[in-house]
Amino acid sequence: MEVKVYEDKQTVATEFSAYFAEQTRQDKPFNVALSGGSTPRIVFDTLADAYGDNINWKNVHFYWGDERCVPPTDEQSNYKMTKEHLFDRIDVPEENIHRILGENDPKGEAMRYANLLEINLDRVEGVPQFDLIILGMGDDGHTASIFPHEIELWDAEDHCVVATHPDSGQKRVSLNGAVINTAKEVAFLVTGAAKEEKVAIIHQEKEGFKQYPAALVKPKSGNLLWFLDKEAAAGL
Ligand SMILES: O=C1O[C@H](COP(=O)(O)O)[C@@H](O)[C@H](O)[C@H]1O
Repeated sequence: MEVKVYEDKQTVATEFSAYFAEQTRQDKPFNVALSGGSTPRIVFDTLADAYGDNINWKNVHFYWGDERCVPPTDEQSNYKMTKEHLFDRIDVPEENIHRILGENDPKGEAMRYANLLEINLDRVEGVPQFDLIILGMGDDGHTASIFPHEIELWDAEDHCVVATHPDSGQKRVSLNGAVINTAKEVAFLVTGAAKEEKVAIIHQEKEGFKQYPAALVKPKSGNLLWFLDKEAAAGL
């Protein structure tokens, strides 16, 4: 595991974008799962500004680690956020964008998306393998859409699961733990003072750390990177 600490959110975005550009330099299709959240938004802006013409976007296939069960036009949609901050600003073929259909019935969509991953991606011991999974971490220690109150979903047999937001009750579709931990690279993007407490608990393995889904991210043979700003890393 590598922990990278930068001055502020924009520097995290700049450094992550350089890392992302480097990762995509391969001859075969590069399959990445995106996350929603506040830090990816600024990362997508930075990628579009700095690498819009410098990445072979035709080679990059976009998936999601989680999606809110809302239509793609809804303000809460992770897809909508990515479209506005990245896709509308780069030359990526429509067929490279494999969104979770948040407007569909959640259970059926989780099954459809798991099936899509199993068809489109290489598999390791039956589990679809991404080149890179980008993750955020919520203030409560959730990652993708696996929340502490439903931590059993991490070990679910299905590669995509239906989760429920603890406060709003909103349904989500999320990758399970097996898919996350099978990726070749997993990169957390975590910034802001609200994350400090959970970052410290997880990284210092303080009592009870395993109740936080973000603590369960341990790629079997891939690399794990945490991109943090100073505020999120203040407790380390
Ligand atoms: O609900 C979500 O939140 C997490 C973390 O977001 P942040 O704004 O606290 O950074 C995100 O990783 C996930 O994709 C999203 O659906």
